[in-house]
Amino acid sequence: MFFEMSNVTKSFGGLVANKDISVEIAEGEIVGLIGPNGAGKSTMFKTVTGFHIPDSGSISFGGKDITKYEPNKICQVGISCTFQKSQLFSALTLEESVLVGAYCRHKRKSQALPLAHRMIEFVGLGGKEEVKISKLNMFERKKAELAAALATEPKLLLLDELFAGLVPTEVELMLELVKKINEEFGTALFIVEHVLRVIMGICTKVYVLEYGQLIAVGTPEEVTSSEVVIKAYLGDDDFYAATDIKS
Ligand SMILES: Nc1ncnc2c1ncn2[C@@H]1O[C@H](COP(=O)(O)OP(=O)(O)OP(=O)(O)O)[C@@H](O)[C@H]1O
Repeated sequence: MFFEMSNVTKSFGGLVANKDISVEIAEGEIVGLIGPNGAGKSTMFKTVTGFHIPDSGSISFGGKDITKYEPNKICQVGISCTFQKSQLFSALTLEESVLVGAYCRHKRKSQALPLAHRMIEFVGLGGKEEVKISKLNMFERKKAELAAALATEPKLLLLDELFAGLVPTEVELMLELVKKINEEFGTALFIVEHVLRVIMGICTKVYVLEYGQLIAVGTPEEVTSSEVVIKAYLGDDDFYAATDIKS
């Protein structure tokens, strides 16, 4: 399997944030991860990207055991992530920020810079290279995050609530951009999202997490019609709005 988490558990003191998690992602696949607040979604992403070491279980990518890899090594093997809280430094320019990603692939600026420029163009921010991150609006900042992650040339890209805080027209534009990443670069995507319209629109498989445990996996239609999932989302208006289920 291209990417595989096998029976991964991660605790913080007495709190088991991820319990016995197993996930499979095929090359080029778009997979979603949903679950109520505090279910353990970001913990899973931080474990995959090397910011947490699991208590038990294993993670493999392209046939390699990457369970204990540190974040920079995870990036080098081809896994990148955009985080819920922006990781970009406000004092840097857009070009400098994306260059940080490109340096993961190329040591020389002469090679890293064209890659950074390509990704800035790709996300539609061409012309803003010299603008400071602090001067970008929220939508531009999210695209800048994406460009920096893409500049590491990932084979698997994790998106943690990339769509949060965007207005509906921006959600549609971002959705097109995310689809384009998958189509043009063949990048597999693992998407954590509360905006279920996104999950329903592009994922072929969705995992559902509740209280640290996976409670369902299937197509978007299968999981959103599953009794256990409906129960987990009871009272969540976004869930009802994105499905045929009546509140
Ligand atoms: N570094 C940490 N130290 C202690 N507890 C943590 C840490 N990170 C996460 N937790 C706890 O683990 C649980 C899962 O948190 P996590 O952020 O993974 O959930 P989530 O599903 O991403 O939530 P949300 O949808 O609100 O972002 C929560 O109870 C949280 O308080």
